[in-house]
Amino acid sequence: MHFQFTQQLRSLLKASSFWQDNYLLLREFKHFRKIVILALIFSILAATFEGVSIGFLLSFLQSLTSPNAQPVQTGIEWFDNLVLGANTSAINRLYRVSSLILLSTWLRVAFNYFGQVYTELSQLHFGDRLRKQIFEQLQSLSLSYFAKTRSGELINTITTEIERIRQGFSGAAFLITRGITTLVYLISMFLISWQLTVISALLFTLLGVGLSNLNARVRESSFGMTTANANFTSTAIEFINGIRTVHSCGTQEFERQRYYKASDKVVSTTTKVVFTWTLVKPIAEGVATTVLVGMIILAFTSLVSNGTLQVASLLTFFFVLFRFIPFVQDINGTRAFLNTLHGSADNIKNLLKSDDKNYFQNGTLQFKALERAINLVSVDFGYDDKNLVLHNITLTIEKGKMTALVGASGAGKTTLADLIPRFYNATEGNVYIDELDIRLFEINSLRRQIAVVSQDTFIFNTDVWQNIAYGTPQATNEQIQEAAKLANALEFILEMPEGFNTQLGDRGVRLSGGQRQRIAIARALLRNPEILILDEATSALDSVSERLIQDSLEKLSVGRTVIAIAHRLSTIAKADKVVVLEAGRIVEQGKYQELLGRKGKLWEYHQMQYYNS
Ligand SMILES: Nc1ncnc2c1ncn2[C@@H]1O[C@H](COP(=O)(O)OP(=O)(O)OP(=O)(O)O)[C@@H](O)[C@H]1O
Repeated sequence: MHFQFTQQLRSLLKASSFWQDNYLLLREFKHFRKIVILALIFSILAATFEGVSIGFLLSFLQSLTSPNAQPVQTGIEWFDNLVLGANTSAINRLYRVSSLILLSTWLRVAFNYFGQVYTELSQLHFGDRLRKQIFEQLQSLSLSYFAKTRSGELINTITTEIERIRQGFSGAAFLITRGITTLVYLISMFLISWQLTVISALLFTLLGVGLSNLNARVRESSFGMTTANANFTSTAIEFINGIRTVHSCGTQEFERQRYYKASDKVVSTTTKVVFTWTLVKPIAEGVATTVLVGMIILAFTSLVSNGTLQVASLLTFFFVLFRFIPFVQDINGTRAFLNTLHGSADNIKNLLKSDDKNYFQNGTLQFKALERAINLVSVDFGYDDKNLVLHNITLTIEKGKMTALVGASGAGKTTLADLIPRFYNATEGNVYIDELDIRLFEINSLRRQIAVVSQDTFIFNTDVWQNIAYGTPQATNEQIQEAAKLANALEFILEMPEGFNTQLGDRGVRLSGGQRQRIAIARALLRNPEILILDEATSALDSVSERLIQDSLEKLSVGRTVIAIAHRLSTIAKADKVVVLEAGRIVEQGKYQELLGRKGKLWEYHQMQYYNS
């Protein structure tokens, strides 16, 4: 029976459009439903005791105003006799009812406290779950998503928008508890005077309907506010990340205008929202007070004067109504606030929804070791549907050999290399590892055997130990030191104030380009990968750094399958195969000397680099 009811409730809930629209957010509740249930139970108890103390209040006022009148009774005989002392003296009843009011008030306060605590906890867990859900989403998306999305917008979603939705949860919980208390008040008022209650309820419902239009406007304007926030965060992050470029290009004024404009837009869109949503509460207050005054006059002129209502009942009724009015205002104000959150909710839902995104499809085959070769067969690739960056690439990368990729900037060398750790999938054609489609492999087992030493190696804001051991957490300090030594990094690490314990700052700002690259080489050495992708730095290093890096790269390459992207031809003269790319197509491949002999593209590059002609 209970099971059936829950099932029905569940299917009813699932069919509702609110559930469907907000499923991506609401599904998170299942992870902390016990806390939500406790919050609800305590809030209901607090509301109930609010009603109970009001019931006693009527008895209390009557004992004060008309001690000789028939005492207020519940109709439950044992309760009226034992608890309210119906047959005892007026003063005795007053003591009893005072004690009961105090007891129910303290209980209400205690339940209120726990209700609030559990509501806060629910809110906290809701934010936590959403943050983690977004992390899972970001990690499972294909890298192409990040090529299209501004990082500032994502950061805005994870921080600002989640925070707003978290507050929204509080608002919703507040709405529920206020709703329950309102119901208890309505029942109490109904018991005192149903006529006055019906009139009040009608008037307040009319008020709610009247405010709906305003709430719809709040909702509409919230979308603009969310877009402005996302744009501002992106602008701020780009400015901070690009601060060196801003200074060196002297574009402070340009950046100031961009930043100010984004910030002004936040102000103007939020102002629009503020003007509408703050209007709701004062309107509600004004109307409610008018209702109250009207009711008092009505009650005195009709109900009390003709004896339908006692003065004590009227006083209690208005006491309840007085407490009730701020609740109605709160409910309307919170409804308006919740409407300001539609933009934020949409923003999070858009990030979490799956039907418009490409996900990384993992394989199951464990990659153990490369036996023969990696083959690219008729591979086309484009970052978007319109423009292909690689055209019809057919290439064999043999085990244990060095394959060098050469070509002008933008020819597609890095893009081609990125297909090997499967950062991207080929748009057409296939990549095979020992004749098996690369998509069959469990990606981490494959990537564990590949190290990429690139131009933009990321240095984390931790110490040198952790930066070198990134991806190899089991490495011992001796192994890390040995890797640093082989990478020619030991000397400069030991010269830093705290040696291996030095914190490297955001994105490794405390390191020079050459030093950063040697940390990356040490990291790769420690991972001891079978396949190595070297993306040579385009920025010129001084000759000492260059020699040190070249030396450490040579040590790193011994006995591995190497794919080297080279700008300086001197670094690839020893390659087993040189592949020349032009505008995404292979125009030549073969041994270095062989290609020179053909006097083709490589020969042209060779002439340009060595003879500058
Ligand atoms: N994430 C990306 N999104 C869209 N287009 C990209 C992306 N990365 C590179 N491209 C484009 O793909 C083309 C090839 O770029 P790629 O970085 O592979 O060239 P490259 O030969 O390695 O150049 P360089 O020698 O300058 O590093 C370029 O036209 C570039 O604009």
